[in-house]
Amino acid sequence: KLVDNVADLPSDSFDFVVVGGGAAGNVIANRLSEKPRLLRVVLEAGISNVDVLGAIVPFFCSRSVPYDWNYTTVPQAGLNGQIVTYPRKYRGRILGGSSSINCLVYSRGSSEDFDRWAELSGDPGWSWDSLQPYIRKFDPAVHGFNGLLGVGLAGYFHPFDQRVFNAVDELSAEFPYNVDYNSGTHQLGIGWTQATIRGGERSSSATAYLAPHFLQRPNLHVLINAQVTRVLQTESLAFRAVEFATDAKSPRHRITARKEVILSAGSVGTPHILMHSGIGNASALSRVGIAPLHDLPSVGQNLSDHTFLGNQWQLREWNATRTGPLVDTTITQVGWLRIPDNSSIFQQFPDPAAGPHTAHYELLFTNGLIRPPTPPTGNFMGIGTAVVAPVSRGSITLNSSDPFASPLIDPALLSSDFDLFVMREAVKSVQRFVAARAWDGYIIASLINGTTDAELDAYIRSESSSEYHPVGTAAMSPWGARYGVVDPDLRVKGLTGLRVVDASVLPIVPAAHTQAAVYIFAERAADLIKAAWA
Ligand SMILES: Cc1cc2nc3c(=O)[nH]c(=O)nc-3n(C[C@H](O)[C@H](O)[C@H](O)COP(=O)(O)OP(=O)(O)OC[C@H]3O[C@@H](n4cnc5c(N)ncnc54)[C@H](O)[C@@H]3O)c2cc1C
Repeated sequence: KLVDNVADLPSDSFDFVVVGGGAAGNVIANRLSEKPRLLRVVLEAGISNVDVLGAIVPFFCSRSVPYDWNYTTVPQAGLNGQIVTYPRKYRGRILGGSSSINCLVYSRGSSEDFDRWAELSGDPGWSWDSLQPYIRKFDPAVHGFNGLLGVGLAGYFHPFDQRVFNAVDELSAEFPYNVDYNSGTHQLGIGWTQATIRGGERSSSATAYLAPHFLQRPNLHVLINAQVTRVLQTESLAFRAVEFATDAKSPRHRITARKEVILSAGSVGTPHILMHSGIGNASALSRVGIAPLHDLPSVGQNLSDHTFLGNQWQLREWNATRTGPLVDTTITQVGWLRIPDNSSIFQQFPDPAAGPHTAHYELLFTNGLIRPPTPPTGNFMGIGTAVVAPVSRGSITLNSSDPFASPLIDPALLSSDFDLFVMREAVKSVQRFVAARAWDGYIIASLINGTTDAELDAYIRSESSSEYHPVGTAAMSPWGARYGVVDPDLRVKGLTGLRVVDASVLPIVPAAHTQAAVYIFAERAADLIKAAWA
């Protein structure tokens, strides 16, 4: 049952309490409620997704939305000190979380990304091969048909698409066609976007995992407009209670979990809650007036994100036949590419990609403007470039003991010379792509400002932002490791009753948009939790 008033909950004690109804949280809620005896509640700070047009029509992902967390980053040195629009519509404050507002691109990354996570956590259960039962829940060779989440291909054909593939045909040595970049073993090349869309509508964790028939389960309760401020210590090393409120001025409520609290508040929300609960770097917490209860210095550190740059071109004509395009996301094709193995940058840096078959950068093709400001007239196309094997690492920290104050978000975009090098190479590669004959008579002017490396670097630093793919702020590490936040079973290190299941546990961002990995991790995590309480 979905309720927005705490008085409508049947109890203040549940078997499981899930914090955050986003991509991961709703998978956990759905899968755990398959066991009728166990009572669970999801506490979600945001609103319901039902009848919210912006969260239904795929194309509207290009709009900024009023139901966001309204966060801003700290000034980014790598972006000329700018405070980028990292969170303009970042972290959906709505049921489904970011899966209700994201750009719907469904990309798993390469098998090497998953195998690296298995190695970093010391648990082979997180490898590509071991996760196949969960991966194929979505998609029979590499895709299944019985998953709850809808994943499909474009439902509307733009003439623009034909030009992209004509250019791919023409320049296939550098930009090969890839029929399915989600196969795991063959990520590289350009192909049709696979997107979380079913029947022309967005498929999110809310529409898929909290569909009305699931919400009718008597043991599943979802409370919206409930922002969790802290998890509370219930015994010496156990955290099995949560405190929450509608907003800063409302009374705080408390709910306890007989078995576990599962934090699924995302890469910003989860470390934010942990630190306000006294779980984090003890001296940093003391400095802002929070009593440290469990010293875990890695909380909020190791933020790994993709830098994004919207490259644009002005076009000669506008396509008059554009009925039906709202059924697609704004990104019609994506490409996954590597810089050459003999690039000079490898004299300074070891290759940060998960392996030799994993991309360094991504291309995102858009039939229209990618970023503001919108010029008064003219027709445009864009090819976004993103650094998807970044070296830069940032953090989430606090400068206030008020849980309703925003945390300090520092994705440290382009703080590594490797990332700048890759972005520059990516921009040069899209310039070669649009030089194909396929674009003759179509493009009037490039809006990329610069030709020399120094000019391109200035353009990159002034125009880049985040691709909104932060991970790693509550990263998993091997059992017994003195770093990391959660063990490979995703329980918070050194504590009982508290687990994290969301993007924050991924130790390194995959060379992919992050929702697929989050859904896959959440599916396995649900089985780990069920097994622990069988
Ligand atoms: C604008 C944007 C575009 C994106 N585009 C894509 C894309 O095209 N493809 C892709 O694969 N990925 C994309 N992503 C990333 C992807 O959506 C996320 O990686 C994924 O949703 C993360 O899942 P999560 O469960 O960790 O967090 P989320 O899905 O963000 O869920 C966290 C939930 O917790 C809630 N919450 C947070 N704090 C609290 C609290 N204190 N109390 C209660 N509830 C709380 C939030 O409201 C939210 O509902 C995009 C993200 C954004 C923001």
